[in-house]
Amino acid sequence: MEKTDAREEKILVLVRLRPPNQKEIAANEPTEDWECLNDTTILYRRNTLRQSSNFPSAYSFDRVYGGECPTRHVYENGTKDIALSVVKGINCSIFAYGQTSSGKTYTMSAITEFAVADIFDYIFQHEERAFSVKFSAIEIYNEAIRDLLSSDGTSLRLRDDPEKGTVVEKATEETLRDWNHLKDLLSVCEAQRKIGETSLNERSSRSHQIIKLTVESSAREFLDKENSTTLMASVNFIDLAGSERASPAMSAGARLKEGCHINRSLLTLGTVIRKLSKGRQGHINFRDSKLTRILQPCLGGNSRTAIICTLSPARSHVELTRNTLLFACCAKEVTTKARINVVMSDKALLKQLQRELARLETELRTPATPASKCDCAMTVRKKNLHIQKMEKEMAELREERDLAQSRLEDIMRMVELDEASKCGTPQHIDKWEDGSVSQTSGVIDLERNFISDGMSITRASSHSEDDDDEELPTRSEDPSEEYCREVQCIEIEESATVNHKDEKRAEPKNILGPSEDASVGQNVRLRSWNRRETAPGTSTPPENLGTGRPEEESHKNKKIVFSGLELGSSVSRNDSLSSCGSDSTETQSSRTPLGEEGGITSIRTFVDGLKEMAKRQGQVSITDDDSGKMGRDIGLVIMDMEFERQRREIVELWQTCNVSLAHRTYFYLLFKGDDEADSIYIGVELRRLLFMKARFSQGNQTLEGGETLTLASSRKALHGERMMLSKLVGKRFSGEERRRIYHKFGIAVKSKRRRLQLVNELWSNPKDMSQVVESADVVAKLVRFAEQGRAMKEMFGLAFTPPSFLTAQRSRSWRKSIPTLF
Ligand SMILES: Nc1ncnc2c1ncn2[C@@H]1O[C@H](COP(=O)(O)OP(=O)(O)OP(=O)(O)O)[C@@H](O)[C@H]1O
Repeated sequence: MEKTDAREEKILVLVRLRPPNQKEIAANEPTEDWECLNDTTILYRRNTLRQSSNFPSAYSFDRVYGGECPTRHVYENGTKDIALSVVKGINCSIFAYGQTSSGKTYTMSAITEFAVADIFDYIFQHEERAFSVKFSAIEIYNEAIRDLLSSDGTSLRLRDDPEKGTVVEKATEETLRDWNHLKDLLSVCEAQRKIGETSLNERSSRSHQIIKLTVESSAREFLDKENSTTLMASVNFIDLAGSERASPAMSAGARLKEGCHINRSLLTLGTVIRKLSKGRQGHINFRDSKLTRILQPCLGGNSRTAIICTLSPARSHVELTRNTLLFACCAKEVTTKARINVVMSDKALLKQLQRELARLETELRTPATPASKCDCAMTVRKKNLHIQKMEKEMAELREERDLAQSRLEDIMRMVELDEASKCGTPQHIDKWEDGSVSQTSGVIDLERNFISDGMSITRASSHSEDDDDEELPTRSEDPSEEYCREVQCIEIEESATVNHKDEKRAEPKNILGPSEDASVGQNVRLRSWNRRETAPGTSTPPENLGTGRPEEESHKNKKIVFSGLELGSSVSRNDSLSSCGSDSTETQSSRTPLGEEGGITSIRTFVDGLKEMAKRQGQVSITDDDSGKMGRDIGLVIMDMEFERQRREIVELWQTCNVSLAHRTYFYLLFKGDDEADSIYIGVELRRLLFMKARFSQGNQTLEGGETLTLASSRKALHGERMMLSKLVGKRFSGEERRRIYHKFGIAVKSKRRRLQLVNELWSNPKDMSQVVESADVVAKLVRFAEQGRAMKEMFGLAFTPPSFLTAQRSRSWRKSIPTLF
């Protein structure tokens, strides 16, 4: 992709106040507190003198639209210019942000259609260029990415691409044919998108939706010519899910979990925007949620961006409306740097590189005259540095030129083969398919697809899957993704074992260098990705782990790192995993099965060991169906084991830190690992507890949910909570149930103060998992988990800290927040 000059501009922020809805009118809800003073200012009319010191009365933005303003006007007057940038090769994004029921979907669905209609108009009016428009759509639901054009429901993964940034892998892309095709695709998305009824919106979007149009165009007169270039850009239409409060909008179960995820990702978005608005100093936590990872370019990168902040006029929503305006105020300070994205054909690129090389060579050969004698030494030093720099640049350019040259040759060969195959000489194609030239087959396939799409061959198209995967070693912050990658390591090892006899067919390729430990894990991963990407039927010969020469075997032992679970294992040339010694940070439960001398002697032994361990832990059974399935099963076992290990560690830390029993119960029952995102919550809780434990052990206090805690005060609070729970035992359980529970906890039914004995037993033995499960069950009934759970999850989702009432401290907020809890 050729880099053109970037244009810096602020995000365009539009505010749209919706008219009162039927419900609000029927309930006589006051809806006139907000007034659009003019095109750019919105006023809150009820600010008292005291409030105005905290909240402004008037807010100004690029544009402000009142309740009567039609969406067509919002589009024409606000977002059209940005949306149409895409046809000129400039990325752009338009998104709607606001509380639930404020009109995001209402606004975005119309704006998407208006914009695509204008894009089509532009295309029809510019016949001198050949256009292609591709459509894709995804949603982020409960922190998992789903393809809205596919009904299989599998969650898609994110990948870091050096050129394109974060990319959603394998999202379906449809080439748009006409307007009807667009309407069909939009209705597929609408049908697939997660919608649910909440008390504020009958059709509330429970996910963030991103519709993406990628527009490519080339001048027809240069098509297939040497100097052809392509403009390529995307426009994103983003309809975010709405922020919501726990009480009015959520109901129990799925709605609750969704609300928690929605709030959490919006919270990350808000934090990112706030930090960006203050300039780019320090770390910006784009990677804290999938939403911000995907939106990263729109929030400060190569994109023109407009944000439409939608507001509800209802008085009861004033707090969320103010939050939205606060978000909008920060957003208008954020700048992006959009540029025209020009993709050059390989031929054009080659020419440009050759020109550059010639220029540098001439510069090197031409001696420069020093200005004066005294400047001489200085000039020579400078010149030497300059020469060194130029030589380096030349070497790089030569490399690029050679690469481009070889790609060109590949393409030429491919075209020849293609033509030969059309003329009935299939043996050439067979030659490709039997893997004899497998090293370049990935590139060729890509190129061929591109040609057959009727497009010119671009630099981007020649960027092979292998190139993309070079970036993979960048460690993702999403643990589940890491696991998936690592599981593929095992899969490839296994296939290497299975296909060992095939090695003779291809020249062995030394992938593992002799000493770079770190890079080996990357190479192994890289190969596993390559393998996964191989199209069915194109039997790529297995790549070898080393040169194949026995004397080099000892150098080939390399360590593979499993995220959060360093196996201390190594890959050896003879397709086996052998131990390098276990990692010191490993806990008992995460330790991998070792061979006789503490080493994993082969993949088979390793697998057997894992099976054994999984059986012992009674978790997942591994079948011997086939090697691919086994790899995946191992992955599941490892993920489950790691999740379970962290959960156990948390249970122990709860006990050490005297964490409230209600908190333990809610957390334990809400985050069971049945949701991909649970591992994130578990990770955060673990870090919080480790921090708390460290503070306590140093005799320090810590701040939890606004309360200052020490070890002594947490012990006292826990004691108070137990006393309270003991009073509920009689209320919540029948006599028969009580007897059964006493029996389970080994308390004599007739003993004195047996209720107190019972609550003292609850959650008292973190090592006994059956006691943990029983305790969670009893406390859940005591605190009416089923009815109150939704409020808790929201709290966990937003802050990861227990609300103050869960710490059982008799603060005012405790009494006020949840009077019916006990
Ligand atoms: N500007 C408007 N004019 C008329 N009706 C509107 C307007 N904005 C929203 N509405 C109506 O309000 C209701 C809620 O709107 P919408 O579903 O777009 O909200 P939302 O912000 O997307 O909510 P959620 O976040 O829950 O998905 C819908 O019935 C919609 O038709």
